Amino acid sequence: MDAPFTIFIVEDDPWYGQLLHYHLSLNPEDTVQLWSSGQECLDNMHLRPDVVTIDFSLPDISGDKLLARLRQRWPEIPVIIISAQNKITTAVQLLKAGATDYLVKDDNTKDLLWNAIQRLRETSALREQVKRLEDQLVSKYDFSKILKGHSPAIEGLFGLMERAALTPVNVSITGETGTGKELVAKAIHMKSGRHKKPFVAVNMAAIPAELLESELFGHEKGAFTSAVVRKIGKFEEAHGGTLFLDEIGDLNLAIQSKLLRVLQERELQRVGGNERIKLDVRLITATHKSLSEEVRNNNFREDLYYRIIGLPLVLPPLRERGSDVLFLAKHFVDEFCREYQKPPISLTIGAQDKLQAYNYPGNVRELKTIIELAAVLSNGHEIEPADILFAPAGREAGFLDSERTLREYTRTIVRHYLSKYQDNVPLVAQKLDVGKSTIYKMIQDGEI
Ligand SMILES: Nc1ncnc2c1ncn2[C@@H]1O[C@H](COP(=O)(O)OP(=O)(O)OP(=O)(O)O)[C@@H](O)[C@H]1O
Repeated sequence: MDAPFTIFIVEDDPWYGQLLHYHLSLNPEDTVQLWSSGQECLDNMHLRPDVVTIDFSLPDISGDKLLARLRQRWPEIPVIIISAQNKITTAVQLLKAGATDYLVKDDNTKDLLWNAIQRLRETSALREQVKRLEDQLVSKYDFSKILKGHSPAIEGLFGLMERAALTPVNVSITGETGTGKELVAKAIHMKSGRHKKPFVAVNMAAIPAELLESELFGHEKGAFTSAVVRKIGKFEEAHGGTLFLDEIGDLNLAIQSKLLRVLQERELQRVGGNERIKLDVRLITATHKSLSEEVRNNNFREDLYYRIIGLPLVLPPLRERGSDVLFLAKHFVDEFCREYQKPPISLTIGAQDKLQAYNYPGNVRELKTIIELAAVLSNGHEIEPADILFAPAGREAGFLDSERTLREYTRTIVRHYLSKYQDNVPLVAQKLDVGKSTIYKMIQDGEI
């Protein structure tokens, strides 16, 4: 059922006022109040009407002035103007000034008013529904529901994330690959006042250096040979929301200077453009490197470091999170069973011991992959130690017998996948469930 409305009618002609009052009162749910002057209406605004209809020619204040006062103090309350004048310019001016509707006094007015109020009722019901859904979405981003773990390191992180969500401070996240840096950044965004605006993630290591500037700041048509159309950069895409710059430690010094200037001036110019565009972006950065060490080694600008460091969050590697390994493993098994509609699968004690003894260089991402594979290989009831394989290529005969370092094994696996998938890095990253940046970095460093 529609929510009841409180409706104010401001009309100095008693006969016409009574007519509208009678007609709108036909909906017994609504409360309709008739005021004969603008002042009377203003004096009673504490009754919080859901809509105000005003006659354009009132004795004490003109309709446009009353509209302006109402819009200024109560911008959320819709105002409908009723006027004897049928002048389009007046109507346009009042609508521009924020009136919701403009009705001309004639025989149909009461019906048009009824319909206009009905439309407002529908809009208000929809707005309520959107708000309810948004509230649900924010509460869904209860950190402990998203970031699984009970270790002191993770529980300590929730408090800091809460503070980060409630203030506009920049946040910098450090942690090895797969520790959940992007998950943390997104959770902070979703719990912040910016959650209705975009969350834009950019992986610096995945973008070739020569494209980075235009990727971040955009470019104008013709800025360079291949700039055939204007392109909006990631900063502009994230306007009003959050920009997550992943692998910030991999930025070259030239881009670092440009980024610093943009952050200092809080405005940017697209490549090849003159227009200065104001920025409203919360910045969250992440890196697997120690940025302070990069500063000491002159690889990272000290002034940029101090600008982005804000609230530093450290995500410990999985091997330092104690019993979180098993907690996460169980969570991923349950998730797998839910997703594929399978009956619950448990972990035998042997499997649990095996999982806890491993050191997870790929952290939570790697554990997730191991568990999904184990669930597939299991008998459907419980996961045994034999179902747990620590490297995708571990099943190849003789592969593990060669006694290489983990780095060498990793290289061999990545090389194998790259040749199998014709050097399609995003696809290989997806197959191996690692960040694309990991592979780009290996290529950049000449490891592959
Ligand atoms: N505490 C956690 N609880 C549940 N899932 C997690 C947790 N931490 C990480 N994950 C999952 O692990 C995977 C990797 O997480 P994410 O991409 O956030 O890591 P990252 O540190 O940003 O990695 P990279 O540095 O390689 O980009 C994702 O599937 C994510 O959902």
